[in-house]
Amino acid sequence: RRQQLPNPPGPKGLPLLGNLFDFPTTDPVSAALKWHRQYGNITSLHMLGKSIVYLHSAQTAKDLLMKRGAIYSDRPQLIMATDLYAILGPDDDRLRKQRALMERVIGAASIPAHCQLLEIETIGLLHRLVQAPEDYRAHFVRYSTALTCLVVYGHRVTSNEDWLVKMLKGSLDLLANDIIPPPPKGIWAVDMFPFLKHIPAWVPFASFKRKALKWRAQMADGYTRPFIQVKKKLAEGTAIPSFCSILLQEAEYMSAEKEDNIKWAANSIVAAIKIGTVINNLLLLIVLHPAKFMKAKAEIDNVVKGHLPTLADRLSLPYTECVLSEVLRVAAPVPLGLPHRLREDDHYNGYFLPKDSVVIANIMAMLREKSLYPDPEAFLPERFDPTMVDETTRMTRDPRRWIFGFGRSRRCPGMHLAEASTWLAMVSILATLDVTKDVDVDGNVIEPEVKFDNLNYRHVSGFE
Ligand code: HEM
Repeated sequence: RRQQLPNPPGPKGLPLLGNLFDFPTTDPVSAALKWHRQYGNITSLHMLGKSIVYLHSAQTAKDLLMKRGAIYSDRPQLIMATDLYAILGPDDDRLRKQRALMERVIGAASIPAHCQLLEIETIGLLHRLVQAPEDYRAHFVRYSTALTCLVVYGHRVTSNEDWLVKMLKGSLDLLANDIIPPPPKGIWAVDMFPFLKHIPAWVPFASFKRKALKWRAQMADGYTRPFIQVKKKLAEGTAIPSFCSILLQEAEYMSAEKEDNIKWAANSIVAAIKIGTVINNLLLLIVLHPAKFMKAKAEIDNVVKGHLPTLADRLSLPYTECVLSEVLRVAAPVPLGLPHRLREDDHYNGYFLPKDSVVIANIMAMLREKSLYPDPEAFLPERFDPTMVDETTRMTRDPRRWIFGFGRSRRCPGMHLAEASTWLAMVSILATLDVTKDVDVDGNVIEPEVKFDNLNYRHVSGFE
């Protein structure tokens, strides 16, 4: 009976190829928003026999990705990325163990232990912004990477030439540009026809296999070398507390399996960190909406006197808190989340959803839902202000409910660290720097052009 139900509506595709050519290479977010307008809260497309389902409303995401999380929490089986690299694994026992390790060291309860590291890196960021403001994009990348290296491996980055920074950048570029670039470029024949993975590398058309072997060696270097360094420092007694050192020291008897889980969990954190993206977008918002940020700055100046802001000041800055919520809503750092995979056939609201569907949460659309956020395109921190909005509305509007993804076993494990570091960077920038639009040689204000150069992680392009 289920299979007699129709698939959710969506653009009509070509025979066999399906909607292959409907997937935009340049702007996947605008395409998803357009399908939402055209087809309602759930859309399905097909590509080479695979079903791809978009959930455009908070309610559909809650009903499926959260309430039915048991069958919606796998990642799509990307053999090029998973089997050959084991980066984006399924929802299995190994993943659960790695997530438990993350919860112990970067979960909500552990954030106070990282405050000092966050504050050290934030001061470095402010110094560099003062010395060379025009290089702000590079400074944000450095801040995000340095923070990750410090929290995950206890590695202090002291220059842009740092070996770990270069190696991590190499692995992340490889992952984003070569292994899983946005579709259709990132479609590997072996993902469509898994039996191809058994073909030997010397077979002439198996270039994917030769590439995989080369990339695998490069990726392995990226997660093994920093881990070995932590172990060496622990043996010498020079390791500073970090994700790896805390967990390695914790167990009296360290099994090979546990050590492997620590190494992989560390690697997932490094691969997933997006703090630089949020701060980059924050700077654009400060320039575009100066009045709201000046109001927050006045609050900060009033509370933080004679010292740099620290996370201990957070509770005393209620309006600034509303500004952060609005920044997270408008910036939508991961607008289409990370794809999930449906483990078995399902049906919802009269539609049939086949097993193995790739399920995408249109977080951007949820953050623009008019019923939740009146005048959604406007930058209005007041929509979260406890003196203007009741508690229930504020809770329902909180963008943190959507921006970090869905389902207990998939929701972003770095959310508390991301939140705390974004707050600290924003408050420190507002407290110490003037951020304004640039002027040309004739003194005319240059209006920033709002463009994004990475749409999976909505990373704003450079502006003046
Ligand atoms: C504001 C910044 C961030 C945003 C908006 C964000 C958002 C997300 C989203 C939407 C997902 C996918 C969840 C899903 O599948 O439904 C995710 C996964 C993940 N995030 Fe974040 N994230 C941020 C920062 C971080 C940071 C700082 C870390 C690490 C410290 C981190 C670690 C991870 C990891 C490891 C995953 C994969 C989880 C899994 O597949 O089990 N993220 N994040």
